[in-house]
Amino acid sequence: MTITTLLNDPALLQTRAYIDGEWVAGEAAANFAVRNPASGDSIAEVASCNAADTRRAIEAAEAALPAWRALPAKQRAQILRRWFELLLQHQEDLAQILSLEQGKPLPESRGEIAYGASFIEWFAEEAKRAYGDVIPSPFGDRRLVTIKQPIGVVAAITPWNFPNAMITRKVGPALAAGCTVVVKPAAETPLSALALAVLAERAGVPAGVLNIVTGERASEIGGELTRHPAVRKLSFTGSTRIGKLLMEQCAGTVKKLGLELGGNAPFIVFDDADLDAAVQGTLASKFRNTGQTCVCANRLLVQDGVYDAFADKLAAAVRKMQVGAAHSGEVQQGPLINEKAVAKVAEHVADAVSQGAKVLTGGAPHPLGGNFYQPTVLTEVSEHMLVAHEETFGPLAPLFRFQDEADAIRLANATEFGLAAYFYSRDVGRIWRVAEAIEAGMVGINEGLISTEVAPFGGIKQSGLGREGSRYGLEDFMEIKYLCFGGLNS
Ligand SMILES: NC(=O)C1=CN([C@@H]2O[C@H](COP(=O)(O)OP(=O)(O)OC[C@H]3O[C@@H](n4cnc5c(N)ncnc54)[C@H](OP(=O)(O)O)[C@@H]3O)[C@@H](O)[C@H]2O)C=CC1
Ligand SMILES: O=C(O)CCCC(=O)O
Repeated sequence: MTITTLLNDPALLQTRAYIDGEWVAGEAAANFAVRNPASGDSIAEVASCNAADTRRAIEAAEAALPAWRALPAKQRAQILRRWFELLLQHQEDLAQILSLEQGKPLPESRGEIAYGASFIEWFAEEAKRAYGDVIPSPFGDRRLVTIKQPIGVVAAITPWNFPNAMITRKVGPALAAGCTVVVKPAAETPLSALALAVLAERAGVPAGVLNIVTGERASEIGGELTRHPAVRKLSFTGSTRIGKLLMEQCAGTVKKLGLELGGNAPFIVFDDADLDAAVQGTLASKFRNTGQTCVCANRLLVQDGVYDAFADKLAAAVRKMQVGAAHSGEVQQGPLINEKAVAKVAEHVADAVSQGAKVLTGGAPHPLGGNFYQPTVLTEVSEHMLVAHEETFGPLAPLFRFQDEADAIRLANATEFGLAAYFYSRDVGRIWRVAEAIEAGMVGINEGLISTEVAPFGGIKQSGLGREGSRYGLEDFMEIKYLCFGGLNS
């Protein structure tokens, strides 16, 4: 099966970078292989860009900025709306490309395409609502007003786990605000980014407004994006380690930063929870994208009174999950992205077991081999184990035991991360207390799936800076300018 035979519109498969409205091979004319994580087979050879290509993309974005920024917001919104419609028209093809290069099951890929498109629709609407303020003046002879203006050229560096939606969540608000963008997609998943650009071009996004710099020389491309003075904002989703590095690199030119970094989400099940609902919430939160999301439950904290019952119910549900390649039929769990990801899950399991954790189900590589790992539930997990402190980013549900509410909050907050948290309870007083006490940017209460384009996505502590999606997501790509009108009495 070749990728083009899977597609109704084979033109969506692009392998060259997209700079200034042209599909280009890159200065060095070098390529890198994109592999199917389920089989290791090469799917396509994609242009490997260098610093000079990145500079050209930034200069194209800089040149395109004045005209794009000057368009009335309504006109930008019309172009974005066309892009949104094209994304949905090509949902199946985009999902096929996504599953092949990223590995997630096809229903999840279709869901990601719809989710990704929702950011374009949402920000097409929000573009028209970037209101300023009139500030009641304390001076009789002056009037004080604020206006919002696009920040300028934006660099977006995106991860492989959501190769479509993490781009649209950044590019949607940036273009809506009047910014132009250079995207560097993850080396594992450039094809989804390029397919997005094909449809942006068809929707009428002008040359230079959206540029895609593909490549495996991340530090070289990232070095140029963070050094170049024309880039006024860097929006990054990925690991905390690289986020910190990029933050340092941006200091030299004082760029605005949007950072969506790692998480270590607690998922708390109190004695008074609806256990069946909590199991369903765990499946949704922990095992979405085979455990590879930054908002995945990383630590399941379960109260002593329901610990054994919850563990049994969860293990029974996890045993039923089908594992396999996206194109091999009805599967709920795909491969992990690469060998390194498999090794990390195996390391967390081995460390926990060596310190007394018990394997309730899974606990080993999957018989399919390669990048497949069995969905796993561990019990008797404790605070000293690796999994308590590091993001596993894989299909491992470790169950910690706690005694009371104070204990649960202490454990939940015992991490330098603060992205998502979840808890299940039916006591309304407890719900408010815990929601307020928990240190996270997003909290799911009796709900395991919290992401939507209309709500602010982002973290506190070392999970990042800024918010994406929602009305706040547009503000992150705009500057507030204060205008003081004097001389009213002359
Ligand atoms: N918050 C989230 O959603 C994500 C979190 N993670 C976490 O990070 C761990 C490691 O995943 P990994 O893919 O290595 O994450 P990275 O942070 O390395 O990758 C994310 C993006 O940053 C790019 N990048 C890497 N190094 C640099 C650099 N020096 N300068 C500029 N850009 C750079 C990558 O490019 P390239 O692909 O070319 O290396 C990719 O586009 C995961 O196990 C998980 O814990 C990972 C992905 C997403
Ligand atoms: O892992 C991420 O960074 C993206 C999470 C996907 C989402 O829920 O929006």
